[in-house]
Amino acid sequence: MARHLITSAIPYINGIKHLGNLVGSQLPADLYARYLRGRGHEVLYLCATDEHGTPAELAAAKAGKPVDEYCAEMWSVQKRLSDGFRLGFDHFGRSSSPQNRRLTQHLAVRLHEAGLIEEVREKQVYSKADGRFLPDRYIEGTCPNCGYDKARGDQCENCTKQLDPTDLIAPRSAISGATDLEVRETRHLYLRQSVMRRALSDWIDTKADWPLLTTSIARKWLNDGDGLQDRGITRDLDWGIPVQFEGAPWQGMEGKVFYVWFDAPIEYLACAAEWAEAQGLEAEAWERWWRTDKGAADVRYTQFMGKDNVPFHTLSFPATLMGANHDGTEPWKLVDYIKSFNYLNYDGGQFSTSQGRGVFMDDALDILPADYWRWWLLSHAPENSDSEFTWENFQASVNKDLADVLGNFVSRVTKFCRSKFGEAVPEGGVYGPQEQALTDRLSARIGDYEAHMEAIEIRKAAGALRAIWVEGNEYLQEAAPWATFKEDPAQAAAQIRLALNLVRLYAVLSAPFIPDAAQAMLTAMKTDDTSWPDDVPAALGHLAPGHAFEVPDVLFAKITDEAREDWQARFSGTRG
Ligand SMILES: Nc1ncnc2c1ncn2[C@@H]1O[C@H](COP(=O)(O)OP(=O)(O)OP(=O)(O)O)[C@@H](O)[C@H]1O
Ligand SMILES: [Zn+2]
Repeated sequence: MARHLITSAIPYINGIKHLGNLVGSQLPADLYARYLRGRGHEVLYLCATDEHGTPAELAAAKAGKPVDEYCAEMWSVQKRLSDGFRLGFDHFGRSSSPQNRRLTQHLAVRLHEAGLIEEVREKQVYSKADGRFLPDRYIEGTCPNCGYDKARGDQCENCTKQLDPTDLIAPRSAISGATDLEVRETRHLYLRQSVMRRALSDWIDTKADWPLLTTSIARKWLNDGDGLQDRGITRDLDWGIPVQFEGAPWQGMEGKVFYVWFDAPIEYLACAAEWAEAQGLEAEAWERWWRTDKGAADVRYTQFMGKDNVPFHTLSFPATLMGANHDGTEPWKLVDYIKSFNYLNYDGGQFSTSQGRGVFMDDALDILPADYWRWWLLSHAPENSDSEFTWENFQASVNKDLADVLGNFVSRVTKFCRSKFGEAVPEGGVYGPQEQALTDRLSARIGDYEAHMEAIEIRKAAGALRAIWVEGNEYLQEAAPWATFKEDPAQAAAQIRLALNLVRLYAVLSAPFIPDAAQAMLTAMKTDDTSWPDDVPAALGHLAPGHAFEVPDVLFAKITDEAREDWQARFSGTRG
């Protein structure tokens, strides 16, 4: 048994997440966590909402609510939707937690002691019309790199380049649209990432097994232009973690808060602390996941995220943790593997939260159960390139893989048994060469499935699982128990006994992808034994003759053309 810490990029608080967000972070992390738990490992899977920063302030203002109230409400909404998608976090925390405040302030002090924080006088855009500085997303304009006209003050969404507000061409206030902006001087803390460049580069060089997408983005940032740049970690805002020095004011930083990108990844640590507190455990309980001197040396830590989050996770956050251990007294656990994703696009364009384009988690659950979405999203995960959601493709995959292959198998086997032998596993007959050949093929395919899951090759794992389902249908076709029954009922009983055992086996193997259907299969088989089929022949004899079962309701209904057209029309525009 190994110990696995898993985190997914923490979803931003300012709205309901779309299917792109889901498949780019939380859903694959959940798949992996479920798989590892299924194999008997100790897993801590953490996620939280990312609550600080300008977009939260803007969204709260738009909703006419105080920002803390707005965040608390949106946390509940996101929690309910992640439960709806069966995301099995051990804890769903909040980056505005007291734990994160304490850890963020603490790590900043450690970085300061290490000489890795510098105070910089800088020019910031001030809006007289709004009576405030306009950091990050409070300001919009044209990207100097690619010419995109809706680039934000912190990053261009189009080309992913990180920006400073003063880089923008033709800037305007995102609050009022005002263009009478002026540049004023203010002071901010900078994380001296440039000093850490060598250490980070050496560390990335040890990660030969990481996805190319992850390391190529990291290397680009390390080496492009003048190399890795220092990064401002404070902002002139009200909403955020106050910049303080061991509880006392940080001289010159009064009234400032940490930049959201500094405190958000620290929430991964804080979330473990929140989890321990919620469980009524001592501090050691979370430190044994995060401090290599306190029990975390044997932890394997895997992070999941979309490509735009990679620079922060490969460089800024490791720089924070490495820097905080400058004297060797705070050895924080560094990530072992970063699984990153390209983008999922929507029907010929991009998903967009700000424009309300695409399918969002609440709408998705209104129209179909979670498993339908989970299966499609995971089996089409944007791993090696961007991928696209189309309603035709969604309909085709659901109908073929889930309804025709898996659902149909379960239905045929259970109904046939009920009509010929009754609702219990039939006795008689023995497994012969056909069953032996099937067992051998399944053993090989399960081996493939495990290998892909362990490598977090999600599309390949989905393909291997589908192939395992197909084996069942092909076996039924070949063995034809309905024909066998006429000549040799005992042999037909053996065939059906094997097929009923396959239903339990499928439930166990499929649970990481489609947990509700897996549970329905187990319930139908009247078993709660979810032991992994390490020994396939034994697993196929698991349900003994006489073991009662029941015919389940339809596991997956097909999507009709009318329904597809209806949804296609309903989700073609933008939502208000
Ligand atoms: N279309 C997409 N496909 C895959 N992953 C995505 C997509 N859009 C965002 N992500 C990822 O989703 C995760 C959560 O994102 P977050 O809540 O911060 O929203 P975001 O990146 O601001 O997206 P948006 O701008 O669409 O709201 C991040 O890891 C991000 O990289
Ligand atoms: Zn750009």
